[in-house]
Amino acid sequence: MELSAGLACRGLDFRWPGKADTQTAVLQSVQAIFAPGTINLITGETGAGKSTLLHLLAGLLSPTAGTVWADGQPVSHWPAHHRDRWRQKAGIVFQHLALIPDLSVAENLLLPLVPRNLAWPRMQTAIQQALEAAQLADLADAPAGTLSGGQRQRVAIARALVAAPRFILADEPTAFQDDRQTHRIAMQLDRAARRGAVVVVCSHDPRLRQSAVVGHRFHLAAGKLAAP
Ligand SMILES: Nc1ncnc2c1ncn2[C@@H]1O[C@H](COP(=O)(O)OP(=O)(O)OP(=O)(O)O)[C@@H](O)[C@H]1O
Repeated sequence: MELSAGLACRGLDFRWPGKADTQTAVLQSVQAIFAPGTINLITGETGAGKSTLLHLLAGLLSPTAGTVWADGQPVSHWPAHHRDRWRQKAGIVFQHLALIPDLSVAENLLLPLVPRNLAWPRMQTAIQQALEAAQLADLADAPAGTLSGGQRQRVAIARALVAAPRFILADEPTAFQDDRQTHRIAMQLDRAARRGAVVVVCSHDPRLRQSAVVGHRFHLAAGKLAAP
């Protein structure tokens, strides 16, 4: 299970602090392997624990028991500051988007590039390409907080992809999108997987469930992750 490449979890339990009994365990003995070059879709009813699992995979929460492995490293056992550094390899689309509303769209996209120490022209090229892929080039200078919900969600996706991260973790990335934009986002994720990224998406969206780009499907129910 300790994959030398990709993301994996073994025996993952999670319960929120203060909710000690097993009845309230959000995740129980979750086992999964998410290999490089694949799109992995996790479905589950509202409240099933999809966002919690994504936060555990991102190292933003610590499991009550079990381990998250990333490229063979037990990242969930690392201290928080090591996990923070590791997370620079991840592009995360949060359900609540977490954009900085007063910064422009382009400035939001600049943020994940800064730690990479790239030359300024390379950063500008990466931002321009991400804006075009998200059909946001006309809005580059607009404050992110002034955009529509669907536009802001596409900024969050562009920000997650702009630095070509090794791991892409996306929570309901198409919730506010029409069919055409949903298809474009599926294609963006597919391109990322084809360059070798590990992609994990949590979603209720039937359009993604039916998408041919999804390689592996999982369903989360009663704390257990299984093939649907
Ligand atoms: N900060 C928190 N403190 C305590 N309990 C929480 C917290 N966040 C979520 N929960 C609980 O954890 C459980 C799983 O929530 P989670 O958000 O992971 O589900 P989800 O499958 O992503 O739901 P949705 O599809 O509605 O986004 C729920 O019972 C929720 O009430």
